[in-house]
Amino acid sequence: MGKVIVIFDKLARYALRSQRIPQINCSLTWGNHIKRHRSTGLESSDTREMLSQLPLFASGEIVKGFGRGSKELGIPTANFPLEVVKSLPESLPTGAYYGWANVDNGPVYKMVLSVGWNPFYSNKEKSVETHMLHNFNCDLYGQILKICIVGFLRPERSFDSLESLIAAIRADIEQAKGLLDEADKAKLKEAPFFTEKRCPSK
Ligand SMILES: Cc1cc2nc3c(=O)[nH]c(=O)nc-3n(C[C@H](O)[C@H](O)[C@H](O)COP(=O)(O)O)c2cc1C
Ligand SMILES: Nc1ncnc2c1ncn2[C@@H]1O[C@H](COP(=O)(O)OP(=O)(O)O)[C@@H](O)[C@H]1O
Repeated sequence: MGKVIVIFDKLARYALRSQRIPQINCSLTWGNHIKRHRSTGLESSDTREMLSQLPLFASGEIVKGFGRGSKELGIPTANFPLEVVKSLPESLPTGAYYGWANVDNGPVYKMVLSVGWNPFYSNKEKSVETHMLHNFNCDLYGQILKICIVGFLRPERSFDSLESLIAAIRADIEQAKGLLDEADKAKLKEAPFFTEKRCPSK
């Protein structure tokens, strides 16, 4: 098993280096992340298997959501269109994640990500929403968001109040900041994926 992981790891790194990633909404496994998710408390072996396959790369145009992120939460989240949401593995657990993101091949920023139905708002459609830890001072609709999902923080849940939801996301952000400074996660910021000019899925 160890050998298989190492070989897969090498192939994934080679594909990234030579920029021969077959499509942009793709996932790649880097074997050294394989043991990281024991503490999530998520029981299913499918779930653990899925999380062990992070990091996962995805990209797509930024589209409009419900407009609550900025107005109600003070935490804007850039939404992917439904086809990108559907292109992600179905077994990817719903919840809060952390990782790296950039817009139109610009600078790469730390990010937190929500995957799911936002039970606090009882959304009918699954969404994948990225909050970048950067002050853009403008909207980004129509631009291409690229993300690297590095790790899982917690399952999604409902809350008693808006304040509790905001506090939970703020805590996610603080946790993400620290985790992304760790050397093995920080190096993913340099993935060639973020600077590729061509969009292979088009
Ligand atoms: C890191 C992170 C964690 C989140 N966790 C939850 C959650 O546990 N439950 C929930 O209902 N919504 C959660 N949200 C989603 C917010 O409810 C969502 O961003 C908000 O509804 C804004 O949606 P909009 O982009 O459509 O305006 C989370 C968002 C982020 C960025
Ligand atoms: N730091 C940021 N992270 C994510 N989106 C941002 C950020 N700063 C500005 N934006 C913009 O704000 C939008 C998200 O705001 P939000 O109120 O959640 O609207 P929507 O519900 O349409 O996604 C993004 O689509 C993007 O255009």
